[in-house]
Amino acid sequence: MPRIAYFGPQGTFTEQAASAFAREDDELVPVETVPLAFAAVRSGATDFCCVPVENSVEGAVPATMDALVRDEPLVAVAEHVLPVHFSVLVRPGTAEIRTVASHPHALAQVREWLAAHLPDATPIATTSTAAAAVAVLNGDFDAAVSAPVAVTHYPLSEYATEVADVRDARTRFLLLRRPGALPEPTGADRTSVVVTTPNRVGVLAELLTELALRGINLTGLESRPTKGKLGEYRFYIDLEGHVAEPQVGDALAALHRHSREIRFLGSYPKADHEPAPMSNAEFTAATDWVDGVRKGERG
Ligand SMILES: O=C(O)C(=O)C[C@]1(C(=O)O)C=C[C@@H](O)C=C1
Repeated sequence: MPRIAYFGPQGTFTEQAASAFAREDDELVPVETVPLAFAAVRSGATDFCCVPVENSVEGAVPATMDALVRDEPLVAVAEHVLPVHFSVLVRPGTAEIRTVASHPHALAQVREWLAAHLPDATPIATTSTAAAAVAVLNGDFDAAVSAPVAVTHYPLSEYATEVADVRDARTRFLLLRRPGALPEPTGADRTSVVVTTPNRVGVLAELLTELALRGINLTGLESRPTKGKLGEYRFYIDLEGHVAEPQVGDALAALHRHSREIRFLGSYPKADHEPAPMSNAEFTAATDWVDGVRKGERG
């Protein structure tokens, strides 16, 4: 029975994403933090982990970015995108709200709402939106900014619902496991890699040119410090296509040539299922022609 560790506890957005990934017999295992979700897979305690990776309002989730490059590699095999708006939960009968707790990514997405509706409440960071709900239940804080589903797990009341500074906000989640057979290409895939480049003029432009030359669409570019020297960065690159496709494989080989370090983070079907705008046919015809020339079969 496959086990999926997810960034919990029960009632997080990540639990909803994990349920969307899960098949009938899969067991969902809540853990307290993103690094613990990765550790569960690396230790063999679970087969997969489900973590948030990026939000359309607040951007990349730093804990996930860091866990992706640390220790033994894990690769993404699927992604899921959820609409994100929040419920503000309180203990039944709460008269005054002086503290409001949540995950920092969630607090950042309701900053304006809090300023307008709870200007005197102090925002407090918790490990997750559901951990905030648990803390409110325990009497530690007055209100939690939580996933709407949290109210089905914890006996709290809804002080407000549909809370969000930006309508139609979305968060993307990944399902990761230890490297193994890759998901089959579907024609609508995403490939993720992280590269560390030598510190020289134009190196990032060279990386991006390798993609552009092959007609590969970039869907994400994020930089994070290497945590070594000041000014040294890693680049997280998301692109459309699957490593099994000739031009994507060729582009990754080119990125490898330009990089000091490169880590493959997976090729997996895109949640929107929109076909990647590139032509494998032209690329395959070109490599076939070179093969023919090498074999002395073509002029
Ligand atoms: O705490 C949760 O409920 C999460 O799943 C984490 C998380 C995040 O890290 O971005 C997920 C989606 C929302 O954007 C807010 C918080």
